[in-house]
Amino acid sequence: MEEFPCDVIRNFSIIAHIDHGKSTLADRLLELTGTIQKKSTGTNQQVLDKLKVERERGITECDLSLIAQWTVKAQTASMIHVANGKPHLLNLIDTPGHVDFAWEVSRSLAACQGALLLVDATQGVQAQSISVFHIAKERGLTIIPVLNKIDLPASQPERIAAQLQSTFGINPLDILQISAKTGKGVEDVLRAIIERVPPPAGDTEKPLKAFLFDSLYDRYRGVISLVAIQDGVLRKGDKIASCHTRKKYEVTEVGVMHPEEVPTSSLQPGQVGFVACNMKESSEAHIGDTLHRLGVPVDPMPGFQPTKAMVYAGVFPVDSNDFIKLEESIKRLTLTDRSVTIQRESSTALGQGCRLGFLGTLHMDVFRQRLEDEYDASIIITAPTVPYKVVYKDRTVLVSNPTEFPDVTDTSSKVKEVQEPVVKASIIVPEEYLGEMMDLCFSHRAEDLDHRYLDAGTTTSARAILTCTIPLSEIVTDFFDQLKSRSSGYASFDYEDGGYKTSDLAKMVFLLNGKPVDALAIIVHRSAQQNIGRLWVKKLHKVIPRQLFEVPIQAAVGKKIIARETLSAMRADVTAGLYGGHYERKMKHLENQKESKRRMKRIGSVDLPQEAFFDILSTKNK
Ligand SMILES: Nc1nc2c(ncn2[C@@H]2O[C@H](COP(=O)(O)OP(=O)(O)OP(=O)(O)O)[C@@H](O)[C@H]2O)c(=O)[nH]1
Repeated sequence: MEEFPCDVIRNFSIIAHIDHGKSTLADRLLELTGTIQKKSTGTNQQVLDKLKVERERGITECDLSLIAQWTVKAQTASMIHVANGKPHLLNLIDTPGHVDFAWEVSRSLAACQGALLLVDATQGVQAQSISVFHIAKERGLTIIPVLNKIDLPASQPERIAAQLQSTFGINPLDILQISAKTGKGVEDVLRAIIERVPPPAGDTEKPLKAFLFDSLYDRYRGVISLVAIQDGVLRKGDKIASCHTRKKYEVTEVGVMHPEEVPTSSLQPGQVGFVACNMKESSEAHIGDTLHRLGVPVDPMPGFQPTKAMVYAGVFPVDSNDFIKLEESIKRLTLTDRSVTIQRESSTALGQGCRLGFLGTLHMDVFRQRLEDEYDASIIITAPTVPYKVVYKDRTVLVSNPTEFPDVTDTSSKVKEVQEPVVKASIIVPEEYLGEMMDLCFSHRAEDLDHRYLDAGTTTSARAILTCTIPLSEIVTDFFDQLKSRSSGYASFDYEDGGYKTSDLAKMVFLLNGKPVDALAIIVHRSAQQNIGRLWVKKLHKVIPRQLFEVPIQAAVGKKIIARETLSAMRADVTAGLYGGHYERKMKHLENQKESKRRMKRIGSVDLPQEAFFDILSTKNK
């Protein structure tokens, strides 16, 4: 590794909207540099087929490819390529492709000096092309624009080049045109990386400073961290520590991804590689953390934030005896998924369970699917909630479980206001769907709606970009599904954190026979109380089995009942055994039945099987 000083190193990423060909181009680059053998089919598809994540929730092919990326080894790889008579070390650093992982995209880009902005020449700029472009720009990276799929007859390189110019201010002369599939133009990409991307800076003499930008989990060796060496040299046997957790480790192995792990004697400044150091759990490898030599502290890389869960849900076993098994399964899964947070939770209705925090709803769905698939776990997952801020006179409390949400309608609760997380969303659609998309946004409490056209001056099928601020809670339910179906699949969507906003929210509880069911509580905006209340009592009415007595099903906000349905009693035919004629005896039996039902109603609690929860919550989550 000593043969590769900074001036012959290039660290770069491929940034693209999902499906624009990132993996295909990465494969071509690896083949062209002799890092991997040319293969006839991509491996991605096999991974996708293996992970049968439900398609019904609008998880499209694109999202599936994210899942593949995210559950299999990251595609960070080092290649050696000879240019101008000198071997160069090119490090391709992988970035996740989905909005749920925007924070991680930003961290992986911090390990690069350049980025290939890959845009499909048949599709043009999409929502994620814009968001990743801005992240790369903010980080000061050199951007190499590349139009892909020019082999397709439907490709329109000139038009898309004009789009790149008008959207990003890119000079059309800088744009490369390639087909990652056939390999056409890919040599030019390698040349551009070497010529345009600046080499990293770094000093061998300075104390060790390694930037942790990704991690993998190996069943035998534990966590493998991917690092970019800023300064100093990292060797096997070194004693190191983390700036964030302050934990100490001894390096058992260093090396590069070529594309498999290849051990090396050291990692030098500017280089990118892996380090194994007996980290036991993925949660120890904080993306964005800085590693230093033990006893020689350095300034950590700026902008570090621990992972922030944005969607929470309770997970309970269908059979409450299975809790220990479920908890064990969850813990084993989180070994390979550093972004899930876990806390124990107990519910009167559902028993013991875990409250899990996810980066987004897709993340949640993938986790659930993996839990069900890999551990054969029959689980009930409660409706997703976002973290709300409840502001009291003297303190602010973050609430991520509706059962802990105070009754804001009660003036003695001393709640000053409630705030909810919002996101800045952008949607790109052909203009004929613009009205439909605006409607969708308005019905999800969007504000500051704005739009402009992407293809200024073109007459055929112009596309518009719609931007708005929207509460996160509105997009964690069915927003994505509706977006796809109401735009016939054409809309692309992305969002970024928009902070917190004061909002008129309250807790809605559902009462069965006058008793609240904790696991069903939800936080609802005032404008939606009536609709949601009515909808859910109807749904409950459908799934709850009839009891021996009449059961009122009510939705309430504070003391106010918003909606009600009545589940009529099951009527046992107590007169069945009587032969005709005996009118008084028949009446006596019926009177007895009435009386015992009256008593039962008074003392009786509703027998609600776990399956009913499963039914209601699995539809509620959609
Ligand atoms: N015709 C044609 N198809 C391409 C080209 N590049 C990629 N594709 C196809 O486009 C689809 C998406 O390609 P991927 O490389 O998986 O794109 P990606 O979604 O950005 O990659 P991930 O990072 O895995 O999500 C695949 O079916 C590829 O075969 C190209 O240059 N021409």
